Amino acid sequence: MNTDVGISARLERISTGGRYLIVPMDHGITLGPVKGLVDIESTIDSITRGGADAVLTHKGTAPRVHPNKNGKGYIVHVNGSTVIGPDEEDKRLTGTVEDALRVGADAVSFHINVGSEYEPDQMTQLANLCSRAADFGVPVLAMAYARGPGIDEKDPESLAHAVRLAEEVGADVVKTAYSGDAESFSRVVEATRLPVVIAGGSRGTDRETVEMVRGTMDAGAAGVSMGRSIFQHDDPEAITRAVSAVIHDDADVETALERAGLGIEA
Ligand SMILES: CC(=O)[C@@H](O)[C@H](O)C[C@H](N)C(=O)O
Ligand SMILES: O=CC(=O)COP(=O)(O)O
Repeated sequence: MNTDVGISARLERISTGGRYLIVPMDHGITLGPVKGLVDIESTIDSITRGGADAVLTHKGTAPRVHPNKNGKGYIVHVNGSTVIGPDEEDKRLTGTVEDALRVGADAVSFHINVGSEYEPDQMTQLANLCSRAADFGVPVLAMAYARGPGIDEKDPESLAHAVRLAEEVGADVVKTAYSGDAESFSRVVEATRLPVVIAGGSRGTDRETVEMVRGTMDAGAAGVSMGRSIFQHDDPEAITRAVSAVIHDDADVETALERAGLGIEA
């Protein structure tokens, strides 16, 4: 049976017209119960009202996600590590495709640190996950970071290598770090035929966040998988609205900030 129809149907549940505004909240394993994740119910309600296409968590949080996601998409992340453990780059499996389906996911997600000593194992696990997910018609979001000894995490050539690896092993969407400007990031986007989305990193000002999203879209990317810049905001609905204006309505930075009521920053 051709499972492509399942993959495309589910991709439509986590995007709008091929554009992606995903808000990952898997950081509860990585960082712990940080701001925005303690009352995750209210954060999810706010960001999905603000225009997020999908939210992403680990499987255990699913009961807190579904009643609050306002009909938007849901992605389950299946590996993790902590900042207080022996090595944050050593992400270990936390779930399977079957687990994700059991808790009502539309897609699965997996983090690989390309360039780290764990890359070989993580690459095999990602390739196996892609095969298993294809059996069920479930899309895979690969979080492909360039991370490891001596690696510049924003180097466009390393990022291009990471996103290409994700395509080669069978992922459907790839997330990576932003290289810092639209011109260099366009080389990352060109490295793969997959839709490319960016991580936000630690939170900056509203203008910095929206400028980064504008640069990403100008580079030809498909959107964002932006966590802390959104869920740690004092008004997660407003910042989601601003990011959505750029991704879904192609707004410029000023228009996006004004439309979200974030024109004047405190
Ligand atoms: C906390 C971070 O540095 C993030 O960039 C993570 O590496 C990304 C991932 N979502 C995670 O929490 O592991
Ligand atoms: O899962 C994590 C991400 O996709 C990115 O999170 P960030 O907080 O925007 O770096």
